[in-house]
Amino acid sequence: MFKVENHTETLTDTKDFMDVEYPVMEHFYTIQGEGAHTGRASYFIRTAGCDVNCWWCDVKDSWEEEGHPRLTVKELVYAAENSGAPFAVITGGEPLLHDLLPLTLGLKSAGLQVHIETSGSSPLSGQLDWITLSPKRFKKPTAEVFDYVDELKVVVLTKKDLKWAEDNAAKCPEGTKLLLQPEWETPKSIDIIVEYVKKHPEWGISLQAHKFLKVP
Ligand SMILES: C[S@@+](CC[C@H](N)C(=O)[O-])C[C@H]1O[C@@H](n2cnc3c(N)ncnc32)[C@H](O)[C@@H]1O
Ligand SMILES: Nc1nc2[nH]cc(C(=O)O)c2c(=O)[nH]1
Ligand code: SF4
Ligand SMILES: [Mg+2]
Repeated sequence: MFKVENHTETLTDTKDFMDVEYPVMEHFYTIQGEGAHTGRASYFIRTAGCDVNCWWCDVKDSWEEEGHPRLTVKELVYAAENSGAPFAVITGGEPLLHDLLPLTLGLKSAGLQVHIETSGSSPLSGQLDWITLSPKRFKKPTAEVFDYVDELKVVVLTKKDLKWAEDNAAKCPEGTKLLLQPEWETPKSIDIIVEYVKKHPEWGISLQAHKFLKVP
C-alpha cells in the first residue's frame, strides 16, 4: 500500500485529473493470471514505455511510448468502472515511468482498488492498494519501494535467480508474499522452482495462468 503524500490538494478538482493522458498499449477486462490474486477478475491497463528491457520480456511491444494511443483518465476509468471489475491492475511496460496519481485517483474515485505490476525501478507515485514488485537486475528497484511492497514476484530462469530472489526478499517487510515465477520460455526453470519451494516453503509459485486459460 502506498499513498503519495501532499499531492492530493493539487488535484482536488476532478477536472484536474480526469483529463490527464497516458500512453496506453492496451486495456482489457480479464482474469489476473499472476501472483497472489491469480484467478480474480480485474481490469488491466497496460501503459506504454519501459526502460528496463528484460531480454525475455513477454510484451516487448510495450517498450516504446510512440505508436501507442494517449488515453485520458476519464476514458480509462469509464472502461474500468463499466467492466464491473473490483480492482484495476496498472501494468506495462513500466508503469512507474508515469506519474500515476491522476490515474489512481480517477480509478479510486470510481470505487476500484488499484494494484500495480512493477519492476520498482522508478519512483513510486499515486495511491496504490497492492504493489507487486518484480525486481530486475537490468535496472534495479529503488530503495523506497521495499517499504511498501505487498508481493515480491521474481522471474526465474536459472539457479542464480534464486539468490537474486533472496537478496530482494531480505529487503521486504515481514509478511510480504514471496513468489517465484518460471520464465515462460524456460521449461527447466519449473524444476528449479519446484525443488527450491519444497526446501524453502516460505516461497510460493506464481504461474502465468492466463496463458493456460488463453485469456489476455
Ligand atoms: C510485463 S511485466 C510489466 C510490469 C513491470 N514492467 C514488471 O516487470 O513488473 C509484468 C509481469 O510479467 C513478468 N514477465 C514478463 N515477461 C515474462 C516471461 N517471459 N516469463 C514470465 N514472466 C514474465 C514480469 O516479471 C512482471 O512480473
Ligand atoms: N491475465 C493477465 N494477468 C497478468 N498479470 C500480470 C500481467 C502483466 O503483463 O502485467 C498479466 C497479463 O498480461 N495478463
Ligand atoms: S521491466 Fe517489465 S515490461 Fe519492462 S522489459 Fe522487464 S518485464 Fe518487460
Ligand atoms: Mg502479461
